[in-house]
Amino acid sequence: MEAMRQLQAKRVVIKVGTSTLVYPDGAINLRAIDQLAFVISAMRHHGREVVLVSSGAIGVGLNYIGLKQRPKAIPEQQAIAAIGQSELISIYKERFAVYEQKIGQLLLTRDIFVYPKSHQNVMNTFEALLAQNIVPIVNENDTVAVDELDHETKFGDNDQLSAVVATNIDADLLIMLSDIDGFYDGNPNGDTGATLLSHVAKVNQATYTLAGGTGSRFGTGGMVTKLKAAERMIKADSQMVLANGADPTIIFQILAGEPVGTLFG
Ligand SMILES: Nc1ncnc2c1ncn2[C@@H]1O[C@H](COP(=O)(O)OP(=O)(O)O)[C@@H](O)[C@H]1O
Ligand SMILES: N[C@@H](CCC(=O)OP(=O)(O)O)C(=O)O
Repeated sequence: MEAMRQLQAKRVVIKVGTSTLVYPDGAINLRAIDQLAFVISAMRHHGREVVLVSSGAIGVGLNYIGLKQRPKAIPEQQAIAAIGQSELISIYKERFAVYEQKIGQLLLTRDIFVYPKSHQNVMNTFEALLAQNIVPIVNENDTVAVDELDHETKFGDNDQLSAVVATNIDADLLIMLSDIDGFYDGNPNGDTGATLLSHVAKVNQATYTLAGGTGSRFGTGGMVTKLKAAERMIKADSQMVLANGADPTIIFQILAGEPVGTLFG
């Protein structure tokens, strides 16, 4: 049996991918959202500070307007994100309210981490929300994010956004929930012999060669962006656990130090 893990987890960032929030047929996974609200509210009551980075604007938006596929054109994608984000946050608000937990919404672009005053204001907002026991829920501001000339505002994926947020607010731990049990030594979506790695101490070029692309129709990052997030966390002397979000109460097991998923760092 594998040893229990020793994790620092006073300040925790949780990232949930579209695959955790939206079923493969496009329907919204309300059970997962409800469990997230339950787990995060319980964590708050145990004195932990929690930030949720949630994807799902596009996935929820597609469901809301009855589309099965993400359109190719950027303006349409941005319109769907606008529709989906407001729906997503109202679902979160309703589910967190069941546990008497208040939330706040932060829609971020990459440039706020470049401009010192913007950066300071965002950090102040995080600190003020956490001090008032409010759970910040973060997503990329998809409707304004672009990459043009010297105006680059796009993260493009929430895996890296979650690690940037986590390192900027000095979080001890990033918990990344996806549709897979952890990091394998090959893409399990095709390589049936791939085995789960319980601990990855360092992320280097050899680690990247084991990573493949996204598994779901709605997700964007795939494993490469998760490894980039892990690399960023390790460089900041923090840790990341990648685990399956099919049942978000797995977060309790992670916090208890049980060897589930993959620990990076
Ligand atoms: N080495 C690997 N280990 C685990 N999963 C991998 C690996 N390489 C590629 N993948 C794929 O990455 C997917 C998770 O990324 P993604 O679809 O972007 O999820 P999310 O929506 O949670 O961000 C998995 O379902 C799997 O198909
Ligand atoms: N900002 C986008 C999420 C992009 C993204 O990184 O998605 P995912 O790979 O599911 O975490 C949205 O809310 O749809």
